[in-house]
Amino acid sequence: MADFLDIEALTAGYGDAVVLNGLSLSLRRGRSLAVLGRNGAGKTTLIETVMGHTTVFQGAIRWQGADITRLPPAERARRGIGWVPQQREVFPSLTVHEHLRVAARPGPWTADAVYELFPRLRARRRNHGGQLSGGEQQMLAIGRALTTNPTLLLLDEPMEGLAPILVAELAAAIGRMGQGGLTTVVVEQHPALALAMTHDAIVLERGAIVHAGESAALAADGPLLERLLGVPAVTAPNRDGPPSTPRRISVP
Ligand SMILES: Nc1ncnc2c1ncn2[C@@H]1O[C@H](COP(=O)(O)OP(=O)(O)OP(=O)(O)O)[C@@H](O)[C@H]1O
Repeated sequence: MADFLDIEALTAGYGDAVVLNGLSLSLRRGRSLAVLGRNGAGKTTLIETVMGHTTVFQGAIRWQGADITRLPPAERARRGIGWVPQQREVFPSLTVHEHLRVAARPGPWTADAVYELFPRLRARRRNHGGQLSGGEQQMLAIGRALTTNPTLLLLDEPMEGLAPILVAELAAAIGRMGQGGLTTVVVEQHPALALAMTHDAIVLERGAIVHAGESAALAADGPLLERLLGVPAVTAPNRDGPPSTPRRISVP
């Protein structure tokens, strides 16, 4: 047990359907985790279960020592678990700045800190959500989650559908969030990207963990990646740990 986030023999799904099958996982504070797996493996279901949006049939979720298995999503959020869903859920009629105030809680992640992380958002602060590009909406969704000052942030396919330049920008930002002390869990379709920005990785298959280890080791093992995910070897990540980032940018 890590006493941060502990998932114990969890069986969960939607309605009567079981998706996660006796899954156990311990997350350590300050260690970012990539959740990999083929389509339908249960990646999204895992983070939706941590947030309380699925049916839990068996097992338990402990957060900082407390059993949160039956707590409603809002209470989990209040206790410091942040979530950026795949759908982004940016409000078309609120401005960027309003998004960063609407759910804000005290802590280092103020609107200004978010603007420092995502300068594009500062330039767009008076624009409405509906006027933003897909990449800007994603940055805003992450920024809004950060302003709740979570201890753990769950990101569901944050790079999906973004142009390569924005993917690089977001990956660097997620790396900086980790350096600022936030623990992140990133669900990602592209192993190279996910492994380069995280400390540890798990691979899911049919709702169970079939591999767990350090991201760098998995990234360096082409045959294993091929077997687990059906992808050829990926570019090895930075050996010094999760992504190197420009030092001039400060984080809270
Ligand atoms: N709301 C839902 N109701 C019923 N079944 C669902 C629901 N969402 C997902 N599922 C099913 O749960 C299984 C796992 O889906 P999940 O979205 O967790 O996979 P994933 O690994 O995130 O895949 P992808 O990479 O395609 O998003 C799939 O069989 C899917 O059809």
